[in-house]
Amino acid sequence: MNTPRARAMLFMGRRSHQSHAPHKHSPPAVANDLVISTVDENSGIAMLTMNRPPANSLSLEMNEALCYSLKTVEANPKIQSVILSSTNPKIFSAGLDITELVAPDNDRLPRFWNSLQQVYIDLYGSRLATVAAIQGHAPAAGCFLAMSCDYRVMSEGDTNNDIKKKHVPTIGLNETQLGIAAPPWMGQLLVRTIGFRQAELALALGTLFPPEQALSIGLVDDIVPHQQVESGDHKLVDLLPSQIKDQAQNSLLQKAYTQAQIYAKIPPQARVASKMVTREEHIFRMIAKRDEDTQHFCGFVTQKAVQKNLTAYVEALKNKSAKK
Ligand SMILES: CCCCCC/C=C\CC(=O)SCCNC(=O)CCNC(=O)[C@H](O)C(C)(C)COP(=O)(O)OP(=O)(O)OC[C@H]1O[C@@H](n2cnc3c(N)ncnc32)[C@H](O)[C@@H]1OP(=O)(O)O
Repeated sequence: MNTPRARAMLFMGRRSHQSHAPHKHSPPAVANDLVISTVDENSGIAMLTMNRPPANSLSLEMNEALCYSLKTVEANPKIQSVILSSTNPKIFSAGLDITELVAPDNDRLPRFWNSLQQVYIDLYGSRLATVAAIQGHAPAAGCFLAMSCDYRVMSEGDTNNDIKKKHVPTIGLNETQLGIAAPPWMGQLLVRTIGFRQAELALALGTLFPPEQALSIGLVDDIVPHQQVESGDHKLVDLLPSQIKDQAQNSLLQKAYTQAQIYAKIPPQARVASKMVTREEHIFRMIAKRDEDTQHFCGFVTQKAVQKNLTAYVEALKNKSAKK
């Protein structure tokens, strides 16, 4: 498996390890509009916009839709960069759909986990330059999605003095706050992104970082004020799905687009080869332990104590939402 050819195939967007891939490049059962895919062949840039209300949480179907959309865009040789964004102005992704974890179905649970593993393999190992436009919260697996990209731009949020309008997004792996732990490959992504000591602290405490702090520790690469820009890149309009067409002047999307353009100008073979240098070992280590990882996940999640914590967490979320 870990031969030079297998490695090259992984990063060129071709699977040499199809056994777990649920989608196998055919439309997932419920692709629908869970992820809206738009492409602009002239600029070489595509956009994948997550669209699973209310919170873009990652269900089995959402994971499959992400992989399918990414693979479809990757298959277009004219595309070099992709922006990952959200139709929800306040939430990038709320992480795993917690309802997948509570009182889970024995058959669905391992399939669900496999689909998340596949998102990691496909996104972290994509031949495309990937830019995350994080305009809202990105906890847990939402943070994982962002970390799997090549570049992260985050909105500072709406720091309006009016408390009712104030909205400061946060990002981080907060799993321990839910009584669970990020799997090794996800935790290691944090180590690779922000360094050992910061990650050790953040993982143990389940820290969610506001934008400025996220920037200072390197969890995101850039932050932009929540505002409209006067003269943005007009070509961005062509790329936006109808659901967020009105955000063409959004400073976050403009910044993500500029970064995607920068990547698209780098000779792709050189860009892909450099990505392999930093990522292939991590991906192959995960693939080698994939079944073990799935067994561990299913065993852990179905423990009584873990179920109790998760049930309470879901209840608290629902109560909070109901009080609004
Ligand atoms: C070996 C074990 C390995 C374990 C695997 C570890 C890997 C990853 C773990 C995870 O990703 S677990 C998920 C972690 N996510 C969170 O803790 C975030 C929870 N959500 C929130 O904190 C907030 O919703 C928010 C994202 C900050 C947004 O807040 P806001 O006030 O804007 O919205 P809410 O009113 O809270 O929520 C709206 C709506 O969405 C539902 N919802 C939110 N998050 C989730 C979720 N993760 N899964 C499912 N549903 C979610 C929430 O219940 C509300 O729904 P309604 O009640 O309105 O129907």
